[in-house]
Amino acid sequence: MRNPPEIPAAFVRQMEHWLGAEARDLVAALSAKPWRGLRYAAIARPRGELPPSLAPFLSGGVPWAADGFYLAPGPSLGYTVLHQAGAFYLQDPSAMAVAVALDPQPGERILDLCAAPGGKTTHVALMAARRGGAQLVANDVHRDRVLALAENVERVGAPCAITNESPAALADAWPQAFDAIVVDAPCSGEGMFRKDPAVRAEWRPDAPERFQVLQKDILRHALTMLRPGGRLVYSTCTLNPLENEQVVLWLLDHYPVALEPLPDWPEWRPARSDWAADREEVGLAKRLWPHVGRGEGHFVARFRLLDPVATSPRRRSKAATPSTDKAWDAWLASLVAEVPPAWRKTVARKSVVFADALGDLAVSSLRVLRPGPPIAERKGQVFVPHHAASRLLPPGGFRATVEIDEETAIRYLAGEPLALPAGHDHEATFCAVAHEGFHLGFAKRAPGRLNNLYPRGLRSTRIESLAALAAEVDSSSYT
Ligand SMILES: C[S@@+](CC[C@H](N)C(=O)[O-])C[C@H]1O[C@@H](n2cnc3c(N)ncnc32)[C@H](O)[C@@H]1O
Repeated sequence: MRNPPEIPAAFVRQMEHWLGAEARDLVAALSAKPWRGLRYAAIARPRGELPPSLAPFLSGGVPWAADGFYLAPGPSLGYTVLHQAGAFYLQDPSAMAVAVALDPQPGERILDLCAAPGGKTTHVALMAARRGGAQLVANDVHRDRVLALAENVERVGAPCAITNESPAALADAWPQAFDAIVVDAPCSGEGMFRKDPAVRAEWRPDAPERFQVLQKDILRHALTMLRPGGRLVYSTCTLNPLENEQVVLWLLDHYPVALEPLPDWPEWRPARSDWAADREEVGLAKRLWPHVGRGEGHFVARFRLLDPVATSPRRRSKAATPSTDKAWDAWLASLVAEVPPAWRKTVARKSVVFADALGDLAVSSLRVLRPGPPIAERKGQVFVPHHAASRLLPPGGFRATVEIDEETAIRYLAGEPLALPAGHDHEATFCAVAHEGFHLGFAKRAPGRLNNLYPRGLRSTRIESLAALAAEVDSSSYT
């Protein structure tokens, strides 16, 4: 096996310039093991908890994220039943600071502008769901990455719309449309050096300068989409002040924005005003340094927009109309115990019926990957539940549910049919399949068995049992 690439010497020189002797501690920390974390993620059960079967893998809570936990050194949990079921999201503990900084409020309309693969989107969605819900749009400019975003959003049941656009195109369509926007910007990724050797290999000495140009361009457009009084969270996973304090300074100098205080966690250090023309308020932004706290490198700042940046009136699209299709209404009633309010307005595109998450946002000129969570597909004259819909409702939300043990769930995720459980006398054609109260997908009733509707593209024969993985946990400390 090849050794991971060294920490780039030019990076070390740059950080010595900024940090002086402290750079040594930083470089030493970047050569140690990364901190790993996971976050409770099942949005349909926003007040739920991680099941006890995950306890052997956890080593304490992340102080700033109510749903976040450190993972003990050991195996990856990506190929487990509970991960596939969207019970949790694997996330760097420092990255959990971003949704916390945004602090989503009930009923807000929120845009995550650089959202793929979805760590912050799904965290914002969970926090919002806990507070009664928000309207969420997640965007990413890259076509391949936006598909990974959709997969993660669907896995955890985040009820958001997804677009695949440039910030400029969105800004043109959605002036002053949002109460809050997250710009988790593309960056030189220095904070990820110990977690991801590929980032070290790709880093170039001029990366901070180049990314700063891109970050300003994205922020320029983001601000025009924010209503006056709205909040903008700017974050990066890099360390260089060119992409952090100096971008903050540029925003303060060029736009009617004010920085807001963030929570005062000891592991969140004030950003350095001395790297931003000694502007004291820059210290309200926070740095999560890899050599200070238990997580990778992150930067986060929250701004309040004081005056509008764009004044053109908001364009409205025709609101989605509630379905009046009787066949659809009857089918839905046969699937769910009670139709959730968010499913009353639907949008049909090709053969898929989506819950409408765009409301009056104009989308005619935009690439919309999904206008909201998919609920069903029309196949000929009949509807079939969309796999993603299984994640949208809590236990008991579907008329029929079959709870299966882990061994059976592993076979279900590989695509095998299920035996009809003894006593399963429900007549519903479709039933949800659940493990430990988390919905995995759907099955269709057939004589003597349940046919597996878990999508072919998601099926996997690599899923491992938690008991087997627990034996690999290293209970010694990180360092
Ligand atoms: C740091 S990553 C976002 C991580 C994501 N927020 C999460 O938590 O999973 C930055 C994202 O910005 C996107 N991006 C790159 N260039 C962009 C641009 N010009 N405009 C908008 N987004 C861009 C990338 O595709 C990438 O997914």
